[in-house]
Amino acid sequence: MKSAIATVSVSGTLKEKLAAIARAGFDGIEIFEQDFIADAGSPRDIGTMIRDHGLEILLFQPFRDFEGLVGDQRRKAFDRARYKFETMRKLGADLMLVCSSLHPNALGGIDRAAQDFAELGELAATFGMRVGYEALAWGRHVNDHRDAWEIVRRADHPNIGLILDSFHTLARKIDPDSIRRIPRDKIFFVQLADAPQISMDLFYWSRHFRNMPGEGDLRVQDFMRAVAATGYDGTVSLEIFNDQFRGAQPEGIARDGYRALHVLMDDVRRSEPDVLVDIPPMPARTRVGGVEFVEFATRAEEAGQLAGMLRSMGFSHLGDHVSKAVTLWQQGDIRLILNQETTGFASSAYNMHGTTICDVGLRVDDAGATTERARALGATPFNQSVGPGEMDIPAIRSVGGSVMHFIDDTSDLADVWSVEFRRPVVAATPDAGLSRIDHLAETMHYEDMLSWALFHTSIFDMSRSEIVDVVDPDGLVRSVAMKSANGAVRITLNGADTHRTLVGNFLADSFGGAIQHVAFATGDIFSTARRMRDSGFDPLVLTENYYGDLRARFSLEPGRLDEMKSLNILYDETAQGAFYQFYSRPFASGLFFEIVQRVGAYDGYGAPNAPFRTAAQKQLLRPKGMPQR
Ligand SMILES: O=C(O)c1ccc(O)c(O)c1
Ligand SMILES: [Mg+2]
Repeated sequence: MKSAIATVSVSGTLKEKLAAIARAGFDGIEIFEQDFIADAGSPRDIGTMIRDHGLEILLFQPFRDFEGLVGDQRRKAFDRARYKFETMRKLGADLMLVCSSLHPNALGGIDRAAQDFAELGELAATFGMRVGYEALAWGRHVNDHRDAWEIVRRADHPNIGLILDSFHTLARKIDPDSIRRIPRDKIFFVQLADAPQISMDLFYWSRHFRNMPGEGDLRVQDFMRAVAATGYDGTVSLEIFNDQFRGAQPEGIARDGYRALHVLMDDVRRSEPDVLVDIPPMPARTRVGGVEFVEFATRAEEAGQLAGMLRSMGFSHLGDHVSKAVTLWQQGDIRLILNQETTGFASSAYNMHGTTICDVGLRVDDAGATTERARALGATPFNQSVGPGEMDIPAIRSVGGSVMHFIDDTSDLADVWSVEFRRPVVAATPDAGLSRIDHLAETMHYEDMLSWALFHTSIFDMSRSEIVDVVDPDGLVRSVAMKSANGAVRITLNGADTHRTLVGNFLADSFGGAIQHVAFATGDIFSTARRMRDSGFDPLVLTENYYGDLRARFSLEPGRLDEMKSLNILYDETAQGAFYQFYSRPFASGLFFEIVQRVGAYDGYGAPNAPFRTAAQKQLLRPKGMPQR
C-alpha cells in the first residue's frame, strides 16, 4: 500500500505543503489542479520539486464535466482532456481523476457515459496514462459508486477504472459492502475522508467539514474493510476539504493525517485478519488501567499555595525525591508530584506556562509496546537524562508539548515510588476520602481539539463521545469526552473559540493548551466536603438561584439540598444515575480541582452545571472594578 494525501488537505504554498507532507512520512500526493495552476513553476519544475521532496505524484485531479455531452461540447471536453494529459506528462503523473459531471447539458445514460470513457481510455492510452472515474455525491446523473462502476464496467477499457471516495459513499448512506463486488484491478485509487454527522447540503458538507478518518462519525472503517477485502493494495489517500485545516499549521495537519491513516489501516488489519493489509506492523492499542501520577511544574509562592491546597484536600506529603527538588503527595490511589527543579523539562514547562501540569503517568499493560505504537503513529519519544537513583521510564511527548509516562506491572517500573522517593519526617494529613482520579480535563484552542482527541484514541483503547457545546458567559466552549473501555481513565477536552471564555483565559494566561483541572473521585462526597472544609479548603461558591432551581428540577430531600448548598455541591441526574460535584477556586494561571461522586451508572461530567460553575469561577478571575455582567 502507498499512502498519500491530497494537496488540498493542507495549508500553505505548494512548497510548504510538500515539506509538511514529506516530513509526516507519506509516500506521495494527489496534486490538486488549483495548487498546480497557482504555482509559478513550469509543470516540469513542479514535478521535479515534488520528487525532490521524496514524494510521488499518485493522482492528478479533478477533471470535471466530462461525460454525457454531445456535439461541440463533447469535442471540447476531449480537447481539454488532451491538454491535461500533456500537462500530466510534463509533471510526471499518470493517473487522472474524472469526477461525475455537474454540467447542465450533460445528458445522462449509462451507455453514453460508457462510450465517452471507452474513447477517453483510447486517448489516455496514447499518452500511457490511466483515468479513474469518481461519483460525486451531488453529481448530476451519477452520484453513487455503483453507477460509476457500471459505467466503468461497460466502458471495458484497460485504461479506465473506478475511484472510490469514502465521503461520497458514506454521506449518501450507500452500503459500503457493495464495494466487495468490484474486482480489485478495476479500482484505480481510493480516497478517504470522515466527517461529523450534521444534516446539511451534501456539497457544502463535503467542501467544508470533511476531517481525518476517525475524527468524524462516518463508517470509514467499514468502507476500508470492504475495499481491502477486494484485494486492493494500491494507494490509499486522504482527501480532506476542511476550513479549519486550511488555516492551520501544515505540519500538524499532515502529521494527524499520517496518524489517522495508519491507525485506520491497523484497525482494518485487525478486523479483517484474512485480508492482507500492507503497512508496517505495530502493537495493538494499549489498555490503560488508570492514572499513576500527575506532575506539576511549580515554584516559589505558587508551590506553597499548591501544597497548602493539597493539604486542605487531605493529601499527605509522603515522599522526597532522592536527588531532586521533587515531592510526592498521596491520598488513596492518587499520586501528585510537585516538581520545583530549576533545570530539565519541568523547569522549561514552568518557564513557559507558570505552574502547570507538565507530565502524566498512565498505568498500561505494556509500557514498551505503548511507546512503540505511539512512535509508529508519529509521536515523539521523550528522553531526559536519568539522574542518580532514577529509573528510566518509557515516555512520549503528549499533546500541547507536555509529557506522558507509561508504567506497567510486568517490569519493575511499578516500584519507582519506593526506589526514587524517601519518606520525609512530616506527619501525614488526615485523609478526606479521595480515592482515585476520575478525570483529567484538558483545555486547548478549538482548532486543536480533533487533533488532541485523535492522539488519545489512536494510541489507547479509548472511545470518544459526541462533541457538546458548553455555554460560558463570554462565549462557547466545545467539549468532548474520552474514556477507556473499563472507565478507569477519563479525559475531557475543552476547546475554546475566544480568549474571553474561562478556558480561553487559561490558554492566554498559560500560553497554550494543557490540563486545566483534575477531578478526584470520592465514595461519599458529603463526608469529603465536610472533612475538607474542616481542613481549611476554600470551595467555589454557587448562587442561591442555583439551589432554588435544583429544588424545582429534582425531587431532592430538603435537608439534603440544604446540606448541598452549605457545602457548595452541584448535582445532576440522568436515567443512568446521579452525579455530585464541587470545585476548588482557580489558582495560578487558572488551574483548579474538582471532587466528584458518581452514583449508579452515571457516565457524564455534569455538563448541565458547567455554565453555572464557569460563571462562578469567572467572577473570581475578573479584576475588581471590572463591570460585572
Ligand atoms: O468537491 C469537489 O469538487 C471534489 C473534487 C474532487 C474530488 O475527488 C472530490 O471528492 C470532490
Ligand atoms: Mg474525492
